[in-house]
Amino acid sequence: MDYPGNLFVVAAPSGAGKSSLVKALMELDSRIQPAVSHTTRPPRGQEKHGREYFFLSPEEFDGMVLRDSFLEWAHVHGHRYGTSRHAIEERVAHGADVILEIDFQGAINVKRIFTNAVLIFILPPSWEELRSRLQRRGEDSAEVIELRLKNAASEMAQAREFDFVIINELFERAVFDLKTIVHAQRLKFAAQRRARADTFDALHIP
Ligand SMILES: Nc1nc2c(ncn2[C@@H]2O[C@H](COP(=O)(O)OP(=O)(O)O)[C@@H](O)[C@H]2O)c(=O)[nH]1
Ligand SMILES: Nc1ncnc2c1ncn2[C@@H]1O[C@H](COP(=O)(O)OP(=O)(O)O)[C@@H](O)[C@H]1O
Repeated sequence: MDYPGNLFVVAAPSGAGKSSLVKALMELDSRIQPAVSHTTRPPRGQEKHGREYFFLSPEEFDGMVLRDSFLEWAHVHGHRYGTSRHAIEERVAHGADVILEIDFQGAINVKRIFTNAVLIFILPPSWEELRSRLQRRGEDSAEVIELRLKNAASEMAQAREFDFVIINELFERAVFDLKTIVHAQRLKFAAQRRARADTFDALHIP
């Protein structure tokens, strides 16, 4: 699918720091718009409906699946998560730069549809640090943390399918890397559009 906006997709094992990095990027770059996903997971402490996620009952989620409202959806850590078509299609068609925070299955599915999407995988510096970030965040029970750590190994094996991998050790360094990727993509995209326009001019196509 060809579209005038850029689509960035960030995936990571739980606790690697993707929400913090995406939030920091958006504070530095007002052109980036988040896409709010839908989930059947219950909200954590400070999370608000419509801000971090649209929190749905399983029946409401089923309804959206039946109406074909999702661009992609997946089972992750025992819950369902989905990106609505509405959250992306219209916005990138109007030239917005949209960022998605979704799991690797969703990222790969999005790339099949939006072939120019830029896939970025965030890795923690070590297993110990991943565990301690999940514990320090203090939002999940010990059982939920164990499930997320168990799933992290297979998630990390998918990093090679992504366009870029960022190791989130020093936070400021990782934000800089993310910003650089976004900037490079915009330059590449602008150059491609210019090259296309030149071809049209050379062929005298209006
Ligand atoms: N496929 C897919 N995955 C999603 C979506 N929204 C969130 N996720 C992923 O679901 C996983 C769990 O998210 P969450 O419960 O917020 O925990 P977190 O990983 O600790 O931030 C993460 O890998 C998210 O990136 C979505 O719309 N589609
Ligand atoms: N580079 C970093 N160094 C230390 N702690 C970090 C770093 N990046 C994120 N964190 C912390 O780790 C925890 C998990 O980060 P979060 O953004 O919620 O991860 P994710 O969205 O990938 O699950 C949070 O408490 C966050 O403040």
